[in-house]
Parts: sequence; C-alpha cells; structure tokens
Amino acid sequence: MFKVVNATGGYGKTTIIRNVSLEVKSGEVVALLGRNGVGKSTLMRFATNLIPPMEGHVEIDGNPAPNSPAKRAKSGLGYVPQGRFVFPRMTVIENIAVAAATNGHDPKKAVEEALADFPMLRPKAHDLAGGLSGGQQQVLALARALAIMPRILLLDEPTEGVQPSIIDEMAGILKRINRDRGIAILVAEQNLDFCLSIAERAYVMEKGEIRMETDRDALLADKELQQELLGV
Ligand SMILES: Nc1ncnc2c1ncn2[C@@H]1O[C@H](COP(=O)(O)OP(=O)(O)OP(=O)(O)O)[C@@H](O)[C@H]1O
Repeated sequence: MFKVVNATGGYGKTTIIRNVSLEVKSGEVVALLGRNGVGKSTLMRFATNLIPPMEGHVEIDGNPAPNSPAKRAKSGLGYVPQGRFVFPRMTVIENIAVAAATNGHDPKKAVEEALADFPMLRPKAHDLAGGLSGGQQQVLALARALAIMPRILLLDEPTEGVQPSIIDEMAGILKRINRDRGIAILVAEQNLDFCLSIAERAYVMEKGEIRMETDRDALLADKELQQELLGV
C-alpha cells in the first residue's frame, strides 16, 4: 500500500540516499534500521516530500503520492519527524486539535480519541506542550500524527531520548493501533529491542542504500548483524 521506488535524494547537490526501494504492505509494521548517518531520516523526508526527489517516486495504494507534504498528509501519510515536533506554546489538546483541523477532521473527536489512546496525556491536557518531558512530547507528537487519521505512519527514531517505561508504553500503543485500526507503520530506529517488539520485517540501510531486507526471526538469530547495528 506504501512504496518508495528507486529513491535518490539529498540536500542541494549532495546525494545522500541512492536508488532506495522499499514497501510497507497494508497492516504491516516494518523497521528501517542502520547506524547513525546512513540516511534513514533523509529517506523519511523523501517519503514525505520534505526534500524533492532527484530520482524515484512514492506510491500510496498504487497511485503516485501527491507532490506536497500537506497533500501527502491528507492522502493518509502520517509522519513523526526525529526530534518530536510539537508546538511548544500550545496546550496538549490544542496541538492535537490543530493537526486534526488542518487535515479536515473533527478536532473535538480527535482530542477525545487521543486522550483515550494516550491516558498519560490526560492530566497534561491543558498544559503547554513545551513544558512536557521529552517522552511526553514524543507521545504527543505521535498523537498529533494519529489525529490526521493516517493509513500509514512514518516514525523517525521515536525512542530517542525517551525513558524505558515510556518506550514500553509507546510499543504497546503502536501494536494496538496497528492491530485495531490497521494502520501500517514504518519506523526508523536504532533501538533494536523496540523494533523487534513491534516490527515483523526490516530493511537495513548502509551508506544511503538498502543493504538487505530481513525479518524478525532472522534478525533475532543474527547476533553479528545485531552487534553491527548497535555499533558495539
Ligand atoms: N539538512 C541537511 N543538510 C545537509 N546534510 C544533511 C541534512 N540532514 C542530514 N544530512 C546529512 O545526510 C547524511 C544522512 O543523515 P540522516 O539524518 O538521513 O541519517 P540517519 O540514518 O537518519 O542518522 P541519524 O540516526 O543520525 O538521524 C548525514 O551525512 C548528514 O550529515
């Protein structure tokens, strides 16, 4: 349902990712693995049209994805960039309401759903987002992405700088939304345990290219690859 085809892109004249193709099928959770700087975030930016393609394209449900980040969001592509982007001077519920309204959804309903999905945000509902802890902001960023009612969700290093208890909670939420709402997920990560707990399949990137495609069982069995990905 979501495909990146022969993606080549980068910044200015510098090519960072080369000829990258990957697919996330309906209802799948897929991990994008690789060490620091291999181009995972750049691929996410290519997928969301935040950087223009040098070559290649993106397909959603077999159709070319629209050529603007906003239209891609409206066509069902949710995205949580690295660094947990939230509006710091808006409250938690304003953050969620704005994301929903901008994409043509009922803000009140989106806020109710988000607070049901993410109970940890309830006591913080009227607090400014900028005052939340890093982990809470990451959960809010996820709630904002879900408020656009995506069918595919791209997550860029959601566990970075987040405490273990919140990481566990996040994994539970992602498994639930994938199972109950059929939202497909592509998650770029360095946290292997987190990935192995939610994703059944993975692509491994190296120097801007896809080095291999693997699945959870093969990855669990391949200690050498695990060490390599963890950089130890
Ligand atoms: N805005 C930018 N302008 C120029 N170069 C960039 C920009 N963002 C990233 N790069 C370069 O692109 C390369 C790949 O970075 P990218 O962030 O895509 O990798 P990554 O696999 O997501 O790594 P990380 O886990 O550190 O985010 C790096 O060499 C980085 O310096």
